[in-house]
Amino acid sequence: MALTDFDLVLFGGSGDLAMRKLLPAMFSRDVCGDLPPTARIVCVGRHDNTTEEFIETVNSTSRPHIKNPKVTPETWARFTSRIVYVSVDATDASSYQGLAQALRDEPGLTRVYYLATPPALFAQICDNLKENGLVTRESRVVLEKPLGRDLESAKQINREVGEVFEESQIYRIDHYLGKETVQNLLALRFGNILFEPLWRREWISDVQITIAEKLGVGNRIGYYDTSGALRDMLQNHLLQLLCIVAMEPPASTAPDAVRDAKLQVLRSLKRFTPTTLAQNIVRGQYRAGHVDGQPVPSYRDEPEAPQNSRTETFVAMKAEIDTWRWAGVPFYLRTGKRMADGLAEIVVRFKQIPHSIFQQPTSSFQPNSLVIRLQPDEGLRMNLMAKTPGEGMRLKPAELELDFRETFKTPRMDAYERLLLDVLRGQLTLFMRGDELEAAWEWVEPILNNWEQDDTAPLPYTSGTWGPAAASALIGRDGLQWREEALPED
Ligand SMILES: NC(=O)C1=CN([C@@H]2O[C@H](COP(=O)(O)OP(=O)(O)OC[C@H]3O[C@@H](n4cnc5c(N)ncnc54)[C@H](OP(=O)(O)O)[C@@H]3O)[C@@H](O)[C@H]2O)C=CC1
Ligand SMILES: O=C1O[C@H](COP(=O)(O)O)[C@@H](O)[C@H](O)[C@H]1O
Repeated sequence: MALTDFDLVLFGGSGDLAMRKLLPAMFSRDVCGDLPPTARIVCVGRHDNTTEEFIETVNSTSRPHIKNPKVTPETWARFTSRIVYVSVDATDASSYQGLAQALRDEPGLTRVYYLATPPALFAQICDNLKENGLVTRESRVVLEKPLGRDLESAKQINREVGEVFEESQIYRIDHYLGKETVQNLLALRFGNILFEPLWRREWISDVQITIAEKLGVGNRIGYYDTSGALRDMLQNHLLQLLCIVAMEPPASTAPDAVRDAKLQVLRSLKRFTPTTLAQNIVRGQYRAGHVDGQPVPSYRDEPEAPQNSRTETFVAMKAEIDTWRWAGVPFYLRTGKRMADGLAEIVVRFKQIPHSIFQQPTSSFQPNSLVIRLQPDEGLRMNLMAKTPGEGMRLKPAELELDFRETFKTPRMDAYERLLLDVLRGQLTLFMRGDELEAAWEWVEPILNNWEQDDTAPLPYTSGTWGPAAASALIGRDGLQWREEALPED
């Protein structure tokens, strides 16, 4: 569907996210020919720069992040000619005049306000836009994470933004939903007859969802140390992945059909009590070690990190969903920084065969599993048992692999590219609804409260490993292993 002409207003247009992700994403869509010729990107910051000065900054700060081979002096010049810079102090209603003058007021023009600023500014920005008459029925607002730090603050964001924008105008970003494989998971589950009959407690033994990073906190310690892995990754990205795996088939891909189905999962997650929480959740913090052979410091020795920080950089948990489909099926969730590898994957393990008809015991059969790889190499892998060639009947594990890059040679889209296009098209399916956001926080809140009252520190783990040994023990208690632990040694 072709885009109609638009003004995309980036509050935080001078910030790190805009420079590293948002502007490069818009560039890629521009060189693909998706942007209407007169579409514009209005970048907002407090500094009193001219557009020309700002474009100089974009040249030096954003352009190096563009991986697209189509970046040439011509394509870059065309892209930057779309950029307009406006100086606004988001907290000062009178400073919005410059923005009002920069925006076009034409019938049929899409206007999107992307709030890539600290969330404490969301309410003020919305109020000031309204006070300056800049919110029309056609306007849309995009909210970047963090969308709250607990249930109360998430409700506050929903309430305050909701006083200015209708729910149908609000796009809450979770960039994991923009990843290609997440949408492929929808295709796998609901575009094939094969899986749905098996996608339930009778046939699935457990599900593992891992997002592991080699990176540390980088220069985001100020934010990260007040957040931690539970708020930064699990409450949003991991729970969204869990929802897509576990949801009932929606009637269509219409936004509310999908969002209702995800909400149902969030509301069916078994609540933790102080006892079950202690048994089923492991938190860790990285210590000095080696990642890719390079020495890396301890979390507490990162620049500006508090020496006594108790912020978790790793969390692993066993979650359960109280529904007929999933009762008794453990969902193991895990995320961490400075881990042994950088990957995101979902592993759906099926049950063991009930009886072996071959000359080998049932225990020698590796249960089937489906590995859904989000990154780095996107694809699907189905693990099966197959006969080894030759005489006799000996079965061994084998793999059926679908590598998305190899199979579909079309260029891939970065998550932000897809999500920005969806916003500009008015397509809400891949964005969280307000009640979903609150349901996720509601489930996470008892964990946060418990940790706040508990003065024990997270378990230390060496950088470059898979986290504290207790994470292996957590899954080991159920007679299982994390996928990389179960893989044969090279
Ligand atoms: N960086 C990342 O990778 C990610 C960031 N986010 C979130 O996005 C948001 C922005 O992050 P990031 O870009 O890293 O942060 P930065 O600190 O790099 O940028 C903050 C931006 O907000 C603007 N800003 C701050 N206060 C005001 C104000 N009063 N009026 C107008 N503009 C203001 C700054 O403009 P100026 O200083 O020019 O006035 C700047 O453009 C944060 O909430 C962050 O958590 C989410 C996911 C990833
Ligand atoms: O939202 C966030 O995600 C990134 C990881 O995203 P990815 O797409 O690179 O896997 C994480 O590093 C960051 O801490 C978090 O805020």
